Amino acid sequence: MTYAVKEMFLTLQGEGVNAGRRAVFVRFAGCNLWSGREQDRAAAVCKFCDTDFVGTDGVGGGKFATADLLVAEVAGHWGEGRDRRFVVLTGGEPMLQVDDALVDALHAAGFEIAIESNGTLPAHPRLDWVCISPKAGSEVVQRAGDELKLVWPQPGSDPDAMEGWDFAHFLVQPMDDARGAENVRAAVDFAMARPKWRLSLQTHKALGLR
Ligand SMILES: C[S@@+](CC[C@H](N)C(=O)[O-])C[C@H]1O[C@@H](n2cnc3c(N)ncnc32)[C@H](O)[C@@H]1O
Ligand SMILES: Nc1nc2[nH]cc(C(=O)O)c2c(=O)[nH]1
Ligand code: SF4
Ligand SMILES: [Mg+2]
Repeated sequence: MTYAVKEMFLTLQGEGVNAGRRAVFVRFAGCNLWSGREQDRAAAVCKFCDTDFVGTDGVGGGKFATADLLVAEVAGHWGEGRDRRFVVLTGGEPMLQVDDALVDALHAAGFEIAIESNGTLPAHPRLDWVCISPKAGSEVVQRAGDELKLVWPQPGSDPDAMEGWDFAHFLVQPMDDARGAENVRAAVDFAMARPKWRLSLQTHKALGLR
């Protein structure tokens, strides 16, 4: 299996319960809910994506012919030390590419593995941290995991139904678009009205991190 990676970088996890944790990010190319082309955005299932995941031309990106070649690059980004190694698999939609060989090779290299997924494909069973972010108009099949992160406001999504899903943490994250502070207010109001949920902010953007 050849893995197509848009970019790879060492940073702090900006979002969710693991915010602030040192992590290597692997951004896989491609998504099943949007082509990534601006001319297709309005007709896509997912219309609010803040990420360029097209191609393999980003910093640290490329095509990796084997899991071991990809993991060697991840370990290189982490640097010295085997303690608390942490990798976040994102995209694009990582579950289009994550397989047994990659999960086993990352574990063998000492990494704890987190994923950021839209939940329309089953998450790999041996991941250490599963974050699912549902998109209105898509069918979420992965209804269990560590955190559910709902981008808000999202007309057509059903938070009441999501509360019945099997997640350890429920998070609401303001949609980053032209409405800016209005969306932050809506997410704050959401968390104030629903004690099961807590606010997640995209701290990397505020801090100027990748
Ligand atoms: C770019 S996505 C990649 C992973 C996967 N495709 C997904 O959607 O979960 C990473 C995270 O960013 C969130 N996200 C994308 N666009 C956003 C935006 N405009 N504002 C806030 N969060 C956004 C997604 O919901 C997801 O939790
Ligand atoms: N620092 C940082 N944290 C993140 N958490 C989720 C991200 C993503 O795009 O999946 C992301 C990202 O792109 N950068
Ligand atoms: S599902 Fe994730 S990667 Fe795909 S378009 Fe939506 S936010 Fe972007
Ligand atoms: Mg991001």
